[in-house]
Amino acid sequence: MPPTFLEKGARDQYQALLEKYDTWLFDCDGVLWNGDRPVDGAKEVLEMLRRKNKLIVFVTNNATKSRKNYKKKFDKLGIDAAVDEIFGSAYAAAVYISSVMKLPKDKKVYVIGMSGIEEELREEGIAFIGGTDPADNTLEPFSLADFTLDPSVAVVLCGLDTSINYTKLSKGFQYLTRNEGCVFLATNEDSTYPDSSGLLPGAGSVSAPLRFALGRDPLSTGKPSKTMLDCVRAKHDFDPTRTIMVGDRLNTDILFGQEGGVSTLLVLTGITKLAEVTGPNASDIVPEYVSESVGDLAVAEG
Ligand SMILES: O=C(O)[C@H](O)[C@H](O)COP(=O)(O)O
Repeated sequence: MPPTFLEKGARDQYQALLEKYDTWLFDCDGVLWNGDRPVDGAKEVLEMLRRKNKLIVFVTNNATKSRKNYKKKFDKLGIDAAVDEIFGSAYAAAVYISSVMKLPKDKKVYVIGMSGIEEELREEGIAFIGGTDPADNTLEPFSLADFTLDPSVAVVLCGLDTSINYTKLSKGFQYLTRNEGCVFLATNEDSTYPDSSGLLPGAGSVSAPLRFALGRDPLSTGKPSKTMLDCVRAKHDFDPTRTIMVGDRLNTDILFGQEGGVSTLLVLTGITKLAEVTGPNASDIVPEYVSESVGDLAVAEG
């Protein structure tokens, strides 16, 4: 079934969406902003949804920030958001390790990633090494002869790491090949990251060298995995039949919505371009609705 293309300015189309859905799940990068540049009208539409007493939840695969630090980004952009409305892939990974894996207290995680992952692991009481540790953030050649394996590392968790290097990949590889049963987790596997000035390699491109060296894929707890939705459901009650996921990437946001049994609205302000949803090269992941931008929803309140 082809998507319904919402026409810019078509008030009745957007009003119908507003009446149909009580819960609005929003992706962040590519929908509300690109890097630090807000998407036109996004803030005003979120304010409108709040005036209409809609439940708003933010679901982001960006693991560079913890929920608390994401709140600071929302505040800086003047967007009203409570910490318990924000679900990041670092949080989902930490919850998965503590509540699903039930990692024993004498075990720890080797982190390839940034402070967002460290803060969420700390919040969940999970021990970790690596991450922003200066010893790992070095351009010195990695010496395997001088490396001491920590036998208590039972998980290697990989997320977007803008300081990725050979030392981190080598240590992750050692743990995943030499510590028996060591679990390979990824916060998410987005191939690219929509910066305000264009595209950059994403979290999936950070874990790709390990995938290639190991010959196996990580378990990803970010979108489209249902782990993220399980985290949302643990905090917020909502009716899936009256819930819509607004995203910019087909193989994460839209697939996440479809697998979670909620409606999906693709916006074209981030990763996905129109040619991927229409014509001969269209993806087989088909959103229910397509709109140019989340800002177009503002017409519904006119
Ligand atoms: O590479 C990444 O981690 C992603 O591009 C990025 O963080 C996605 O964030 P989202 O669009 O889910 O807010």
